[in-house]
Amino acid sequence: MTEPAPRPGYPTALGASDLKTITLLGHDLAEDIMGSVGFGELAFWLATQRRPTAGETRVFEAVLAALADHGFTPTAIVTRLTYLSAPDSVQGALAAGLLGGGSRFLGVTEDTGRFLHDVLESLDGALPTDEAAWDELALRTVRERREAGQFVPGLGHHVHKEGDPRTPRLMRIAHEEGVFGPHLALFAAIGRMHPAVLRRTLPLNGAGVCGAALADLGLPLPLLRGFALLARTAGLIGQLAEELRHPVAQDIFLSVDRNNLPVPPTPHAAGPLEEERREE
Ligand SMILES: CC(C)(COP(=O)(O)OP(=O)(O)OC[C@H]1O[C@@H](n2cnc3c(N)ncnc32)[C@H](O)[C@@H]1OP(=O)(O)O)[C@@H](O)C(=O)NCCC(=O)NCCSC(=O)C[C@@](O)(CC(=O)O)C(=O)O
Repeated sequence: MTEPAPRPGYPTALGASDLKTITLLGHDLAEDIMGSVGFGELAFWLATQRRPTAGETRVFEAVLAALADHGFTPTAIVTRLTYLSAPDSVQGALAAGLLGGGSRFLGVTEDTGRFLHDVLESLDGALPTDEAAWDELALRTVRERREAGQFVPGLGHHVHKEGDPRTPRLMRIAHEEGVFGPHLALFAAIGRMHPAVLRRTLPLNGAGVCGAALADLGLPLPLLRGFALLARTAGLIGQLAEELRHPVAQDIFLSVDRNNLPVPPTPHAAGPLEEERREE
């Protein structure tokens, strides 16, 4: 007689349900979590499978607030335009906006967290212990980045040329909650030292400081973009809610369409710009 095949097992500590109950992270969802645990706290808990402290929750939720919306950014414009074209697909409009979270805007949250983490990981000895040592490390880091012909993630902003208000505020909150760690320390030092290398003063931007703070909170680096997208999803829902009440997408569309400037075709030839783009 043949043995019955072993029953497959798919381990999960997340949601599970039977006829009458739903458990999440080992707790009764309806009784222990709904009405007791805030959404930000739950998002942290789901990603780490440990309940955050009140201080960690405050920093995490400050990050979500910082990244929720920044006006007519590419993500917001794309969401509104996609909704104009496909009002039957809210999910399509949200997804279209979220797809724009990349290395120039929004996705920089993860790029910065990973970048800072890689620098810290590459250190032979212990972490710097005073500001002068952090500054020395930052100087070296920016110099290497420049020599490699790469931008420093988290540096620069299309609007906040004189400083992004989110950056000092998040650093202050992290200090207050005792979670200002090495990623934020290195990021702050880059803010102090980059002018000596780049010969210009650029702001430490909101997306970057959020990445540094999330890395200091110990959240998984490969998921940092996910938290930026979680925050932006709320913002994009706000953009769509406003679009329903005070539409602008049609004007954006017509403004571009009515102002198109016909020019003669330019035959394609691979040039330095194209090479540069390939490298990005
Ligand atoms: C952000 C921006 C595209 C700005 O461009 P801009 O062209 O306006 O920069 P400019 O000030 O004109 O640059 C002056 C000179 O500095 C040089 N330069 C600039 N940045 C430099 C740098 N990092 N390393 C070395 N050099 C640099 C540049 O090459 C130029 O050199 P040169 O040509 O010789 O004069 C640019 O910085 C950049 O790519 N940064 C790195 C990626 C980054 O951190 N992105 C996050 C942006 S925030 C965000 O994502 C949140 C969000 O925005 C998103 C949303 O909602 O979607 C929101 O707020 O929520």
